[in-house]
Amino acid sequence: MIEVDNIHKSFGDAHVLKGVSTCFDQGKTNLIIGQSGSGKTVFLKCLLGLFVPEEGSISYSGQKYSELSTSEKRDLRQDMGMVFQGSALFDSMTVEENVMFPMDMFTKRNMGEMRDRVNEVLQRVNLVDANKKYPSEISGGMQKRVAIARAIVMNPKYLFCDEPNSGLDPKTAILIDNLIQEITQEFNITTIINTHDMNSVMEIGEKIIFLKNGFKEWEGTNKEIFKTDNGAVTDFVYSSELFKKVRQMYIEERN
Ligand SMILES: Nc1ncnc2c1ncn2[C@@H]1O[C@H](COP(=O)(O)OP(=O)(O)OP(=O)(O)O)[C@@H](O)[C@H]1O
Repeated sequence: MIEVDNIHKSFGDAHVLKGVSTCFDQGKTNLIIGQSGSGKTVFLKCLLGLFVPEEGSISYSGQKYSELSTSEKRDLRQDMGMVFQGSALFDSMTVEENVMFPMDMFTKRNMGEMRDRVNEVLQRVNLVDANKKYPSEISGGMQKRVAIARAIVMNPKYLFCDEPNSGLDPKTAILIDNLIQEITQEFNITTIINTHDMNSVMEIGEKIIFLKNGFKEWEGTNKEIFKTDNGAVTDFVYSSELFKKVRQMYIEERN
């Protein structure tokens, strides 16, 4: 669980996060949405410990980040997996070497143990027979699977995903969303996803935080987002005619 209490983050005169408080539960897919420039990436970087808020606190499983020692912060970092936008795989490394990288960096496991673990996670993300391939030899969807395998290879407690299905076709995007949700539930991870994808919001938004101009404008589930009459949320989420109709049908079905 990650608890965020009234965090503020500024860059010079630009006050980007303006007192955001929320809570991200374990075993749930938590989504951060909002318009471009609303502060989603800055928020994610605060959660990753890459930016330190000037005010407020972030607690991981009950422990405030600001009260952790240097070695506790290092341990916490190893409990965090990250799926970057565009996968961010190392082009000169094979799939196996990419997934092995965090273990090679942070553990003293021998090659046999690392290979076993790599095979385990590659199987979990349904990627077989790709160990010796290079990123350029596999599809974008497969690259995402490799990025997810690499993010979970160290058994993280927290999984952060920045636009995990950007650049994927709609069908592959849904498969990747579902995979992230399954892994989250199976390994009881606290997962936080930064997304622009409204399909993801509807499909896997067990908790959704809507940021607007650095404030948390709304939070709720994918069921609640259909019913909300918060104008800022409906303007943003239901900006397309298609989504407006879907919402209308959902409301009528339930009346
Ligand atoms: N390192 C930084 N230094 C100065 N300003 C920054 C920095 N990082 C972000 N900002 C500013 O913070 C604001 C919010 O940016 P952020 O990247 O969090 O938006 P976002 O919601 O993720 O947008 P997008 O959806 O386009 O990625 C922007 O005005 C941006 O210019």
